[in-house]
Amino acid sequence: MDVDTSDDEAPSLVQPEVNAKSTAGHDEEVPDLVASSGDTASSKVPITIVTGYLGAGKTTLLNYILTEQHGKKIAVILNEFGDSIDIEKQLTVSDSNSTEASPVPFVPLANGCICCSVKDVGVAAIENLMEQRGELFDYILLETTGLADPGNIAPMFWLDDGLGSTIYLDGIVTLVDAKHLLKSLDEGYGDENKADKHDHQGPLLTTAHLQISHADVITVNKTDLVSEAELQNVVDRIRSINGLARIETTTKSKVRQLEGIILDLHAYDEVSDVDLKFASKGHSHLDPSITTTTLSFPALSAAQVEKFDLFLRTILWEETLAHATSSQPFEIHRLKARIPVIDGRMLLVQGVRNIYETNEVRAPVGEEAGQAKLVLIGKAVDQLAMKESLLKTLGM
Ligand SMILES: Nc1nc2c(ncn2[C@@H]2O[C@H](COP(=O)(O)OP(=O)(O)OP(=O)(O)O)[C@@H](O)[C@H]2O)c(=O)[nH]1
Ligand SMILES: [Zn+2]
Repeated sequence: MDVDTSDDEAPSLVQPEVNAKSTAGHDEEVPDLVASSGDTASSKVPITIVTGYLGAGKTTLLNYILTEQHGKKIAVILNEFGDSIDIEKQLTVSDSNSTEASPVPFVPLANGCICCSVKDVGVAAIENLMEQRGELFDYILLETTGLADPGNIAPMFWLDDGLGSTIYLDGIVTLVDAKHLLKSLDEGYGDENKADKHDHQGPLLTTAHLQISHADVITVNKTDLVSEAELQNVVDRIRSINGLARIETTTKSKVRQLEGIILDLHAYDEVSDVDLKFASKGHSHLDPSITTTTLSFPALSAAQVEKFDLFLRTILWEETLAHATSSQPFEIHRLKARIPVIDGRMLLVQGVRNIYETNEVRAPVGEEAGQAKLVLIGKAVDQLAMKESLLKTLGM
């Protein structure tokens, strides 16, 4: 899969004109302008997507979680068979010996968790699974196949939380193999789809890049196989690709805690100051394909809020820059922003590919408006041109 978001792509559900989660500005069609992070979570079951390259340690991580005493009833779903994700497709769940739809072979575990395999993932599929089981679960973990592109999977769950789904996307955890990551990034090592990833206009964009650029947490696993210096190189490279993600290091996928690292990340309903602070530390070019770019600018006036939304639509839907002197083609994979408005509002923006959502919260009383921050993770994002276009669109 490449990251082209053109209209003929498989997840047609995410076309911006129809389904964008934009609630920016004073759109009358959106009744509930103030969404607090708590709203989303109430009575809905969070789902964490676990991705990672072939053999990175995903199954090892899930096994670890399933044998730990964490007091949660977790349903683990393995997407072992299909690599293509077709959300239009009907639920097809099969056991390993049969291609016919049949009751899912759940494996119950001692700590109250269950495990099962599905062919296709999707909101309806997972809701049906949970209904079939007829029990309440606190959490769902979905392990995707090694070649899956989370940028295609995340929007299914994210879009649906607004459509009355009983599950919501909590975050994406990506495991990487400390020993092989750099090779994977540079050569598409072991990547069957390597040829597809080669964009003739630019550097190689591998599955590993896509999995890192969309991650909220990245676990660098198999630290026992590398030296400290090698590990540091891997961490630096990851940081340059995705400046927003939290980076953990593990051996045998043994994370130091589950809460906040694998579970309950709230990566799609909160945009914290801390999230953005780290990303702002620099703009590095260690990776030629994908970088994290942070734009800081003054708090907006109420009149500029609409213009900021226009800027987002232009970069995400048209993939162009208005009013910029240079404009090379670019792609945005992930976006987060905290935008103070001088009337006391705070806009929190989340984006995946060309879908974005703006929530408004009240800035804490007495707090100064402060700087606005927009963090973009993507390919060929030209920081200066982006900033020029943003400021001109805002009339600053
Ligand atoms: N040396 C070492 N081996 C590990 C570590 N973690 C996992 N492994 C081994 O690496 C292999 C792959 O681990 P899995 O957990 O199956 O990886 P996966 O990401 O689920 O693999 P696929 O589903 O095939 O993509 C297994 O043999 C694990 O035992 C680690 O930290 N160090
Ligand atoms: Zn696995």
